[in-house]
Amino acid sequence: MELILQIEGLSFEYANRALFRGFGLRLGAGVTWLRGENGAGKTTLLKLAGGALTPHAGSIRLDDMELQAQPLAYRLHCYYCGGDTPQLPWLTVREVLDLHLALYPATDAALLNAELHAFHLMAALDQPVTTLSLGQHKKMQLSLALALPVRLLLIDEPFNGLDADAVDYLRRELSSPQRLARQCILLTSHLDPALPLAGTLQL
Ligand SMILES: Nc1ncnc2c1ncn2[C@@H]1O[C@H](COP(=O)(O)OP(=O)(O)OP(=O)(O)O)[C@@H](O)[C@H]1O
Repeated sequence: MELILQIEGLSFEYANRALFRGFGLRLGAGVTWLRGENGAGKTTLLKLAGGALTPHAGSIRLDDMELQAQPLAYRLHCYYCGGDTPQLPWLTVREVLDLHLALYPATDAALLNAELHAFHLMAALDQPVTTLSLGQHKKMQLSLALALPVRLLLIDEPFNGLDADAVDYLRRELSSPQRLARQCILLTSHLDPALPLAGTLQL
């Protein structure tokens, strides 16, 4: 297996609740389904792997980049797609997308447009991002997830809140052999994601 993501000796706790002690994982390309009961630490693990939280001990490597040593290079090659509400609520949808295009300069803007089109978001581009419905907000984040040229995709509950057409579309995209050959995709889901899986990880 060609390694993409390697975590070793990871420790992390919130206040006094230890979630990870000496945790490790090794993932190659394809989809890994991250499972665990509510509160097991799935979202926390995605955030740690995405560089959104800092571990108390251990190392996290993406290809040949170590997160602590090269945080900016590392983050350029991964995208965390969480369900968080907009961080910059005064921006329009288009401005949020443009910010990401600036953060990930190798992005193919035509590809992003194709994803926005597939998710029926083109008409919403000039709306304030706060006026999107929950499902539309998810679709905006998923459009980025599918279009950004990253090695590692971290997606929290990809299917939650999506209409049936969007679920079908996302399932096709996350099953594409070309994508699965080049990307490491770690996703959480309480229901069987019904995708071709490289593996399952139980917390
Ligand atoms: N910012 C925080 N401060 C303190 N505790 C937190 C914080 N975020 C999460 N926790 C706690 O850490 C634990 C793991 O949370 P996390 O969101 O990673 O779980 P999860 O497996 O994703 O759960 P779910 O399936 O409900 O989404 C929970 O007990 C949660 O209450």
